[in-house]
Amino acid sequence: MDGMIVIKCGGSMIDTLSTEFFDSIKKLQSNGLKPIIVHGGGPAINKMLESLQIESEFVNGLRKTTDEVMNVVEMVLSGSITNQLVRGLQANGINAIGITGSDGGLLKAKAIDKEKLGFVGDITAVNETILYNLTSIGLVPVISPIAINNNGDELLNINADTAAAAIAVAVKASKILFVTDVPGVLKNNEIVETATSKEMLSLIDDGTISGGMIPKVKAALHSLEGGMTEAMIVSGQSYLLDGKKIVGTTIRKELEIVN
Ligand SMILES: Nc1ncnc2c1ncn2[C@@H]1O[C@H](COP(=O)(O)OP(=O)(O)O)[C@@H](O)[C@H]1O
Ligand SMILES: CC(=O)N[C@@H](CCC(=O)OP(=O)(O)O)C(=O)O
Repeated sequence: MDGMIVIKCGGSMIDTLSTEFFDSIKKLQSNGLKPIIVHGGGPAINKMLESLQIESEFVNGLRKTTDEVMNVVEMVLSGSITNQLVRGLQANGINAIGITGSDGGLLKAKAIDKEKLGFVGDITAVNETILYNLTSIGLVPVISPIAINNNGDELLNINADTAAAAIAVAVKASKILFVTDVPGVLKNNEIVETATSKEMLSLIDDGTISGGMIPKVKAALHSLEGGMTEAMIVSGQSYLLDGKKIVGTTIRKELEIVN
């Protein structure tokens, strides 16, 4: 839908959201745009698992999610972080509403590989009507990346970058921004300001992009394959608006050459 902007807030920067961040959301709204926030929370989940002495491991960048781990993921993401973000937005004069991906069947998913990853899912459907309705009455949805299976009886843990990309494609957002703790994709300590999908894949291949940046860039590429024209990776300390210079990495699809 026209004017939707999906903003993914990484767990790495949720505790340090800047005045610039909140100002940007306010200005986006006053410019008639409709922000939708999807949040992560990897570091907070790690901390809670550690304090409960529950072991967990990552397989290809995804948290292997047992029953026990899923309870903690839900408690931290939907119980704590969604509400922390909503409160921050409200305190800055932005009317926001927290919603878990399993509420109202917002995010449907199926398990990727139960043996290898436990309750980790891939999104199969997004109920975008909920998001159209919430944003049409001026609310900023704040989404926790937990989905429900088709039968409605099993929760699935979704990587937050992946969830944000699926939501952006489903609502036909005009833009997706991945807000994180670095000012963009870095190469030799400098920001890669613009790149095509192909260039990004080669930075993954040569090891320039590693760790948590891999699922983020892959989600950005997925959103471009899904029809979006550009995806940005920016810092939580930056303005998110055009007009003011946005510091970050913009990824665009390769231009098709028409003879
Ligand atoms: N080429 C790169 N440029 C920038 N960051 C990178 C790069 N390669 C790996 N990273 C790492 O990716 C991290 C961001 O991913 P992650 O920690 O998962 O963030 P978030 O919680 O915001 O999703 C950075 O803090 C950095 O350590
Ligand atoms: C399946 C999977 O790995 N889910 C993630 C969900 C949170 C997330 O993605 O948080 P960040 O954006 O901070 O990384 C997890 O359990 O950590």
